[in-house]
Amino acid sequence: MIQIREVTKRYGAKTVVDRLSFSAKPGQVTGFLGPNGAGKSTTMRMIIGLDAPTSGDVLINGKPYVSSKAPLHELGGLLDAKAVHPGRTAVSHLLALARTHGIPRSRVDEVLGMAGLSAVANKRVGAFSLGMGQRLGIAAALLGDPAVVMLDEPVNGLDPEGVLWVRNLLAGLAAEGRTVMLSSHLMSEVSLIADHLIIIGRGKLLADTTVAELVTAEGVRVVTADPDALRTVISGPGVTVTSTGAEELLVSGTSARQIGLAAARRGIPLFELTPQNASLEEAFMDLTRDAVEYEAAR
Ligand SMILES: Nc1ncnc2c1ncn2[C@@H]1O[C@H](COP(=O)(O)OP(=O)(O)OP(=O)(O)O)[C@@H](O)[C@H]1O
Repeated sequence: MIQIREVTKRYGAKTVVDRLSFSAKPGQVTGFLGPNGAGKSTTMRMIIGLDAPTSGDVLINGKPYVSSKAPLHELGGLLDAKAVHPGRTAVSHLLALARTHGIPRSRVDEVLGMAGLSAVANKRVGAFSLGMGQRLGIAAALLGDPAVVMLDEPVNGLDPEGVLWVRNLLAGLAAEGRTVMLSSHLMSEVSLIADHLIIIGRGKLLADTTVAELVTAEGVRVVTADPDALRTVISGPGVTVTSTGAEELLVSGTSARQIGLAAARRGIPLFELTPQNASLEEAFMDLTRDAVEYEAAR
């Protein structure tokens, strides 16, 4: 479990994280989203104890991470896959980490295998591609068999097979009852992996939600032979009907089922009856519109 309580982080006069509160729970994949510069990496650095909050508390399994005696077993994190000495081999990098916790060599081989890196275990990390570096970072995060796994942009640089691997890996870790949190600025990617979504903008919480809740119904598109007659039979309190074409209506405030039943009772032919949902990308952009710091000129 990761608990963030009223956390604020200031760098000089700039407030980068602003009274942020949320939890990432065991057994779930939590997606941590926000536009560039929203404060995701800063929050993740505070979770892993690389930065201290200006105020507020960050708890991992009920305790501050820095107080943990065996941190690799509490929380496995990937913040920057390039933060590895380029002259080391993959296996020597993992062995060095393993030795700090008395983790056996067999576990190093196991995580190299899980990450698909067994064949390049003795290659120098400096010669690794971006995707291989990401895989090594994820292998390092899993080394201590941690209860909490937190990954910053884990699919960055991975090929389609790698993206699928991360997706299945994270789903499997959550199914084992672990807390899994990953950040991204790509809604489409996170929606395929995460059950729970935390969305921030300019350091503030914008939404603590699920994918299903975020895609709110926008109305029902109806194509009919007699739009005027249909408009009369479905109108009522709270129902809005907009004409969007010669035979087309956009109806909100009632369901596709009610519209279909009303049309059938009056014998009005319908050619189409389609609930309209905002796409996830649209919902994300609507939420974060006022919080985008770095935006192209329009
Ligand atoms: N050490 C620091 N000193 C001063 N400002 C900082 C520092 N670290 C981060 N910032 C500022 O904090 C803001 C949030 O940065 P952060 O890297 O946390 O955002 P992010 O959501 O991870 O963005 P991205 O998706 O681009 O990685 C940015 O405006 C950044 O310039």
